[in-house]
Amino acid sequence: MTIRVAVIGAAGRMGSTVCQAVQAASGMELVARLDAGDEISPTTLAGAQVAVDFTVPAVTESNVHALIDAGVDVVVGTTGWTKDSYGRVRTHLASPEAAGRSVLIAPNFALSAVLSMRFAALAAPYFESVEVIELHHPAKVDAPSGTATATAAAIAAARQQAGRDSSPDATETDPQGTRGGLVDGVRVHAVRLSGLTAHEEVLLGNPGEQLTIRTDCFDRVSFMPGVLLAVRKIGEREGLTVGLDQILDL
Ligand SMILES: NC(=O)C1=CN([C@@H]2O[C@H](COP(=O)(O)OP(=O)(O)OC[C@H]3O[C@@H](n4cnc5c(N)ncnc54)[C@H](O)[C@@H]3O)[C@@H](O)[C@H]2O)C=CC1
Ligand SMILES: O=C(O)C1=N[C@H](C(=O)O)C[C@H](O)C1
Repeated sequence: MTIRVAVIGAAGRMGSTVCQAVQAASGMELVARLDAGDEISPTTLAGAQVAVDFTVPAVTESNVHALIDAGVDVVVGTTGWTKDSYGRVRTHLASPEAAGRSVLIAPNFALSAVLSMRFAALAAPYFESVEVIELHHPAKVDAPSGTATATAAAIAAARQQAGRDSSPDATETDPQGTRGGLVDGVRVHAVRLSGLTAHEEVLLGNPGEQLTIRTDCFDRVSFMPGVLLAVRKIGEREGLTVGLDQILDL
C-alpha cells in the first residue's frame, strides 16, 4: 500500500532532501510540499496520511498540533523540543479527537548519531569526566544542537542511575563562558564552522585514558533512511514516540 506523505518546511535544506527521498522511495507518494506562509489544513495536506516536519524550533510545536487536528500522523526532525512541549503533545494525543494519531519526534535520524548517543550513555558511568562537543554548519539557528541536548540528557541520566558524581572541574573564573554551557549538568560546546554539516564528539576521560565517540554526517542523505523508516512505522504506533532508537529496537 502506498503511504501519502506531506513535507512541512519543504523549501529548506532538510525538507527538500526529504521530498527527494520520498519521491524516490518505493511505496510512498509525495502529495504536498508546504513551507512558511502555507496554511496547514486537510485541503493543503491533499490527502496525506503522514506529515514530516523539518521547519524551525519557533514553529514546530504549533505545526504538530495543527497536523494532529488535520488528522495526520507526524514525523518531526525539527529541534527545540522540551519536556513541556512533549507534554503538551502527549496531552493533545490523549484527547478523544486525536484518537489513533501518532507523533514521532527525533533529534537525529542518522544511524551513526543514534548509535553514538546510545554508546555515550553506556560509557558515561565508567568515566570520571565527560564533555560533549557538537559541530555544525554556520546556518544553523539553534545551539546547542538537539542531538547534543539529547546526548547530554542521556549521559546525565546514566550517571545519576549509577551514582556517578559530576565531572571534576577546578575552573574558578570564566568571564567569557569558554567552558561551554551546562545541559543537565554536562558541559556542551557548540562549534559553527563553514564546510561542516552535522558532527558530534563525546569525550570521556579517566586518569591515563580517554574514550572518544564521534559521529560525522557529511551529507543530509545520512538522515533519510531514518526518516523513511519513521514514515513507514508511524502508523503502527500510537501516542508520542521520542527518538529513532525507539523504532530501531536498540
Ligand atoms: N532530526 C534530524 O535528523 C535533523 C534535524 N534537523 C533540524 O531540522 C530543522 C530544519 O533544519 P534545516 O532544514 O537545516 O533548516 P532550513 O532553515 O534550511 O529549513 C527550514 C524551513 O522551514 C521553513 N519554515 C519556517 N517557518 C515555517 C512554517 N511556519 N511552516 C512551514 N515551514 C516553515 C523555512 O522557510 C525553511 O524552508 C532544524 O531544527 C534542524 O536542527 C536538521 C538535520 C537533521
Ligand atoms: O541543524 C542541523 O543541521 C542539524 N540539526 C539537528 C540537531 O540540532 O541535532 C540534527 C543534526 O545534528 C543536524
